[in-house]
Formats: sequence, structure tokens, C-alpha cells
Amino acid sequence: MSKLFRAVIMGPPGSGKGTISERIAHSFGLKHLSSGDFVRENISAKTEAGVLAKTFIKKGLLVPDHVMTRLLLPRLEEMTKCSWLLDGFPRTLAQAEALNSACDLDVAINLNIPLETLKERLRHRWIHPPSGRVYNMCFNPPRVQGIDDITGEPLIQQEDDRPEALVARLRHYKDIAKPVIDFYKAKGILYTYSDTETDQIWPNISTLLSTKIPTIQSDARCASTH
Ligand SMILES: Nc1ncnc2c1ncn2[C@H]1C[C@H](O)[C@@H](COP(=O)(O)OP(=O)(O)OP(=O)(O)O)O1
Ligand SMILES: Nc1nc2c(ncn2[C@@H]2O[C@H](COP(=O)(O)OP(=O)(O)O)[C@@H](O)[C@H]2O)c(=O)[nH]1
Repeated sequence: MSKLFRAVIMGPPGSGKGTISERIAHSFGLKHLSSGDFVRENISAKTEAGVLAKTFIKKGLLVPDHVMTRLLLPRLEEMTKCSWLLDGFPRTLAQAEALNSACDLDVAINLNIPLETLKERLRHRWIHPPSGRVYNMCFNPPRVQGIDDITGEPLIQQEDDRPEALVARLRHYKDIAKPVIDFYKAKGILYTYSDTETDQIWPNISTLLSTKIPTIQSDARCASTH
């Protein structure tokens, strides 16, 4: 019988979650849901959760679990006819448990990328904040340096992507992600990929999803967000 497909993608900053999510959305027709994009949308729209979230992000902190779940879960519950891939959520065990109460996941993809690779990638990461589009000056450069391909607007580098900031971010990520990884391992849905190149990992993820997704009904395939 056909069913909807639900997946999450996890990994430290710079591990390629956004890049791989876009490839999955494009190849398999899933909707790519980015928690960072949801947060930014709420901040721009000045929703109650968005205003609250901004106070934490400004201090370089994660948004608290109850704010994050209040922001995200209703959006997921609306998507009853859609297969999706969630990127950036859950970040903590409490978020994983809240998600588990709301829906059944088929797959949790875990990206395990060496620290030196992450540092190198983030050093060259440029983003277009209004759309969330991500570039890399070596891997996928924009057509014109420093300029977004679609809008022609300027690209920026995030303070957080500096190598000095990354080490602390990564340590924090490891501490909070470990229980989430164990949670999905215990459920038997964890698939971990380790390599220095997205192009090496991608065929393996694509093969995995090909075995999991063919039973999805065509009306359950939704367009990507970008
Ligand atoms: N699941 C979450 N829990 C708590 N805060 C979150 C969550 N998702 C996003 N946020 C908040 C904190 C982040 O700094 C901010 C932007 O998120 P995101 O776009 O995922 O960027 P990021 O810079 O943390 O991730 P990355 O470097 O891994 O791409 O939104
Ligand atoms: N050199 C290189 N850069 C990559 C590779 N995969 C992704 N990137 C770039 O590395 C940066 C981080 O990737 P991103 O998808 O934003 O990771 P996220 O933080 O996990 O969402 C971006 O600038 C990407 O364009 C790769 O295999 N090699």
C-alpha cells in the first residue's frame, strides 16, 4: 500500500544538510522543510514565537524547545497529504520526542563529517539571507562573486561560520545531538554517512531512498520550498 514518507536529516553545521536536502527534494519530490527558514519567516512576520525566537538567536543561542515545537509542529500537522524531509529539527532529545508524538518517521539521515572539512567549508560559505540560498566559493560558487544568482542581491558570510566560532558550535552540537542519534538508532531508522565530500555521500543516500520511496503515491510528492 502507498504511504507518505517522512524523514529528518541531522548533522553538525556545514555537514551538508541543506545541500543534500535540496538534492533529495529535487530527485524524489519531497518537500524540504528547514527549521532555520521557519524561524526566519516567523522573525520577519513578527509572530509571537518569532519575536521570542529572535531574543535567543541574537545571543547566539538555540531557540528553546517549547518555542521551537510550538512553531514547527502545527506546520507539520497541516501537511497531511505531503511527504517531507525535515532539516534542522530535531536538534535536542526533547524535540525528537515531541516530533515522535506527532508523527512516525521512516528514516533519520545522520551526516558525520570531519571537523577539518567543516571548517574549510564554512570558511567559504556565503548565503543569501532572504531566500536561505547557500553557496560555496569552491564547491558551488555563484555566477558572479558575492551576488545571489536569482535576485542579484549581495551575499553575506555569517559570523558563526568563522573557524573560531565553529569549534564551540560543534562541541555544543555533539553534546545535544548524541541522545537524538541514540533515540533514532534504538528505533532502527538511523542511517549514518561519513565522508569528506557530498558527491561521495549522495549516491548512497539516493540508493537508500530509492528503496524506501517508490511506494509513495504521486499526489504525495510535493515541490521543494526553494
Ligand atoms: N531545531 C531547532 N532548535 C532550536 N533552535 C533552532 C532550531 N532550528 C533552528 N533554530 C534557530 C537557531 C539557529 O541559529 C537559527 C538558524 O537555524 P539554521 O538555519 O538551521 O542555521 P544554523 O546556522 O544553526 O545551522 P547550520 O550551520 O547547521 O546550517 O534558528
Ligand atoms: N567543498 C565542498 N563544499 C561543500 C560540499 N557539500 C556542501 N558544501 C558547501 O559547504 C557549506 C555547508 O553546506 P550546507 O549544505 O550549508 O550545510 P548545513 O550547515 O549542514 O546545512 C555550503 O557552503 C555548501 O555549499 C562538498 O562536498 N565539498
